[in-house]
Amino acid sequence: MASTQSASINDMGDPLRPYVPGNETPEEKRKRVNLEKQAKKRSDAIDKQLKAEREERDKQKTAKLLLLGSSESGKTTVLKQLKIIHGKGLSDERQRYRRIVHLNVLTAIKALANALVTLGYTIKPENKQHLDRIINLTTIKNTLNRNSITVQAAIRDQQLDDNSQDLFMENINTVMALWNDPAIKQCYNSASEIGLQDSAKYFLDNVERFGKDNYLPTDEDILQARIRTVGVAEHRFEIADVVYRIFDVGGHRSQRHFWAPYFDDVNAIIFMAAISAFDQTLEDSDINRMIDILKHKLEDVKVKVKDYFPEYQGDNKFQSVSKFFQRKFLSRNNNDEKHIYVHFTHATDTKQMRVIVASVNDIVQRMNLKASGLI
Ligand SMILES: Nc1nc2c(ncn2[C@@H]2O[C@H](COP(=O)(O)OP(=O)(O)OP(=O)(O)O)[C@@H](O)[C@H]2O)c(=O)[nH]1
Ligand SMILES: [Mg+2]
Repeated sequence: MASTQSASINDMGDPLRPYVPGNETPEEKRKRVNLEKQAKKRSDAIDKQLKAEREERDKQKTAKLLLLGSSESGKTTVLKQLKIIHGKGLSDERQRYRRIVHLNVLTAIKALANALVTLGYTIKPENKQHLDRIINLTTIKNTLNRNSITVQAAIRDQQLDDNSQDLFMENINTVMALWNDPAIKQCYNSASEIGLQDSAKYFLDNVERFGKDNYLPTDEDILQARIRTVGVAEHRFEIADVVYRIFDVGGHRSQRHFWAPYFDDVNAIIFMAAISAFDQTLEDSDINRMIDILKHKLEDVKVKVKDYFPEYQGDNKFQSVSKFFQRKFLSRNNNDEKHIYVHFTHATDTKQMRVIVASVNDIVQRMNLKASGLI
């Protein structure tokens, strides 16, 4: 009869109901149910333990890393490198970066034109009209301001893309003429004082390519492109079985209040410092902020480190100067439990960054093994 197949309300909690012997006495049933309850309890305890072990393993396999440092120290550049080395690459961003490349070119030439006026250098007569044109690009001042949020918005806003492309194409010949002028090149030697971005030369040297109809930024263009980070962005990468949660923050002063909540349970902080910037001040204050441009400054422009760090007694060579900066960073560590590992690199060089990323991964892996008591 069908009724032998259907379960009464009392049997609902009995998972073995279909296998219950037909001639079971009430006492046998009580014992059986008890045994089943105990088995379920043991099974639940095992599940719980397995879950806890899995969580512990996952925790060991996840590393939270914070990228910190002042504005333009190369945090977002490191993140782009991670995407190239351990992520999906930069293809998704190529289209969006075109406008940033165009705006970076205009920003650079505008900064040089302004500097030329301030420094009082004389431009070739035939370039005077070009100079005036760039100086008068004031109506788009906000778009051209590399510290402006408008530039940040430019990667999202299609209309700005069209504007920046039009604006770039309208001025391409002007930019090329000015960049070839000896007086503008002279201003370039004062790049630090006029706040010119490190990649200005790269952008100005490649203007013709950026003006081609089907221009799409290369990986190198994207690595050189500069856009200020606003807020905090989380990115995930898997490197040698470890899941890295990496937080890229805005380094500008106005952005630093966003940093605080992200310090909780971090495994490591990657602190970026542009050591070429030892002669520059931190944004709008007079606090001194500290990469290949360093060599140029020391050896060609002959900027003296002693003038900025009076306690420095060494020569003005790259080796001694970089050792000095390394010691300065290490001396800030007051906690023996915490380690500072110093690496010198070009954040824009993918080959060099591969080595650094492998080394960071090695350190994190060792920290995890130590935490789990395996070493
Ligand atoms: N020459 C040189 N340029 C670099 C190096 N690292 C980064 N840059 C360039 O310097 C600029 C740094 O920009 P970002 O990586 O956006 O700097 P950031 O630290 O993220 O700055 P914020 O987002 O404002 O905090 C970019 O134009 C890079 O191409 C380097 O090692 N050498
Ligand atoms: Mg950034």
